[in-house]
Amino acid sequence: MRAEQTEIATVAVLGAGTMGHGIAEVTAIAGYDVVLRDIDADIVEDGYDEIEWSLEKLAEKGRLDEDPDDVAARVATTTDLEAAVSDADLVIEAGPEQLSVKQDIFESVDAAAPEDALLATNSSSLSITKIAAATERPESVLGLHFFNPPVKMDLVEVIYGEATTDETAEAGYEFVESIGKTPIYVRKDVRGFVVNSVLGPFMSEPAWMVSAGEATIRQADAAMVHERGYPMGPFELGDLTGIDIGYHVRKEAGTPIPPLMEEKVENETLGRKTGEGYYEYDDGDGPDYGPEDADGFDHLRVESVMANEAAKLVGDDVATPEAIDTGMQLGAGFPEGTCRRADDIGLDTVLDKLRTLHDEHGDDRYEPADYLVELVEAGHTGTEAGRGFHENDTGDGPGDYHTINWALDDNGLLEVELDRPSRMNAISETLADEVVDLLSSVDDDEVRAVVFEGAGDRAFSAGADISGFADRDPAQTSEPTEVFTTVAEYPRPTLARLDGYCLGAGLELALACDLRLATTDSEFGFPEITLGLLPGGGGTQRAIRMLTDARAKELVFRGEHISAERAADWGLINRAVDADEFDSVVGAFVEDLVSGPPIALRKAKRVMNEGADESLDAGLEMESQAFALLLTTDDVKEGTAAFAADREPEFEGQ
Ligand SMILES: C/C=C/C(=O)SCCNC(=O)CCNC(=O)[C@H](O)C(C)(C)COP(=O)(O)OP(=O)(O)OC[C@H]1O[C@@H](n2cnc3c(N)ncnc32)[C@H](O)[C@@H]1OP(=O)(O)O
Repeated sequence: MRAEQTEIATVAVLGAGTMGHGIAEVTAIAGYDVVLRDIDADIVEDGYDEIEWSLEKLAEKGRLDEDPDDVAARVATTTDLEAAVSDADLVIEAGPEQLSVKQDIFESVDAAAPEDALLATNSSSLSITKIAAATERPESVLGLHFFNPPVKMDLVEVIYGEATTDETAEAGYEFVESIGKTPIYVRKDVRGFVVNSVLGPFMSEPAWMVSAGEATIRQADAAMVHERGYPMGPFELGDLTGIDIGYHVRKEAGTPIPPLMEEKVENETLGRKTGEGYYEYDDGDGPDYGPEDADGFDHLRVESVMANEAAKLVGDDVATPEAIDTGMQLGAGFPEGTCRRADDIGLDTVLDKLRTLHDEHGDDRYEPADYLVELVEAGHTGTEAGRGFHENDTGDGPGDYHTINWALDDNGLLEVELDRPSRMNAISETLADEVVDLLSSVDDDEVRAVVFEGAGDRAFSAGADISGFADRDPAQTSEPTEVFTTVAEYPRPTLARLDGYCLGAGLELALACDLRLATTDSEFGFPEITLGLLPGGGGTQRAIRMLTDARAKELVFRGEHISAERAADWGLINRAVDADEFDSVVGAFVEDLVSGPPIALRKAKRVMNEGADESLDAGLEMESQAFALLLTTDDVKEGTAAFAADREPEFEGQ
């Protein structure tokens, strides 16, 4: 057992290369004192210069709360390993990816670091257990696998070696949270940990298919990007990371290597770095596939092998489906987690596919994981069945959603948070469906007002999820999508709390709300035109009714962003408020909405929305009918009695 962990105050980062200086930077930003060490003074200084440059960039973009010099001042540099770690509460090793080098470093760290220090390696592929074996305290050693570049990438895998105690792993996990990153537990020291294990088949299965003449490189990349929404095609990704890297990882693991990959390594055409790989860079345009190349690619085959890999990880207690999905979204930029996608495809379909492939090819990688078979045999076949890797909402009422968070408090305030911060809260079909499901199934009688907001500090929402646009069925998109109508017609007042980017479909969602409040550094716009589209969620119509003709058309035709102040000036939002006053202004609005008379608010919303599209006479008629009806309510009696008694009314909605 590790001795009781003292609070982490000082962190030593060993290695000042890309990963080392990035880890040092994010750690210093979070307020820790950092010692950055490398073997050579020039390397350390270069690393420090990179930190200073990057901090300046973050400050320019308004993404640093402190003066960059103050943050940089928390980073000390040295070439002396003993001096670097002697006061450290946490050591993070980010040296070369060679076992013997790492073992030497850990042996020296073990001798010099305080007894209760946590010792972490940032290795992306080596065994934590073998690295820990170089120390006398393997129970205090863990993996903290940051992704490249650490400043941008939110994910950190927290990996157990065989001897790592829960206490050590939990302390590592808490540290990762304290620097504003998202940790996931990898509970066993498996090769590739979580993200690279699932990413393996994403890259190798298409390579097997191309090797066998069953697909082309462009076809595979086009299908995975334009039809399945992945941020990059498997071959494009291989060229970026270096074909030899994936080759050596497979060789080391004793995994069969697709002939196409072998051939590229033999010819030393290794990707971008050699000017040629799967695509030509020096003598060509690089990845030059388009949506038209995608036709006929068997993406179910690739996604089934990935899902099988995920099932092995869950079945072997390496990671939970939630951890895998978080890992794939944040670590690999996948549009949704591999387990969630498999649930949506149907685990029975995945299993059938694997069995067919196994019969046809006989290869081990198609052998279905025991856990996958168990799920299917138990009837847990995915989203439609209500349970697969994940338990899904059964449709009997508001559920536990995965792209939105919601809470309904005792005052009747329903708060809805769009929760895809790594994608700027882009509105995917799932997210839209979840908002609709929530608003349709929550008990309206319990709700007095709704507030929408975005998770994270960058965006309310940067629009519809662009990934996978090319695979959309136009028949399904020809009507304004249901989510905007559902929000606009929700029979309670709705307010959009806007902090950061509010673009495209994100702006349309905000416009579907009754009220909009924004921080002054928010930005608004309809960039659809730059994509060859127009706002398709009611944006053109709501904007033209809300703004002058010229302003609405400026927004839609130019696709430019406008500031919150201009948006307020134009009447697109109610107020632009300084960040430090934002909570109190939103609070005051919300207080009025939840304590106001529910029936009168509902009627007012309805006659204003519906009357706006009618003649003045018809609108006035609707208004007077609503007025007459309200006169019969208890709320009016309460309102007038409270006025006479000079007290606050308590409306019951009767
Ligand atoms: C009917 C309705 C149609 C529509 O709504 S069409 C969509 C309209 N919206 C847009 O065109 C906006 C697209 N996004 C942007 O222009 C930029 O983003 C921002 C200006 C909002 C921010 O730029 P920066 O600060 O440089 O961040 P970043 O690296 O571009 O974004 C961070 C991650 O968020 C993903 N992301 C951003 N917007 C979307 C989106 N709309 N759909 C899907 N993903 C999105 C990115 O790809 C990236 O991800 P990674 O870190 O994996 O590279």
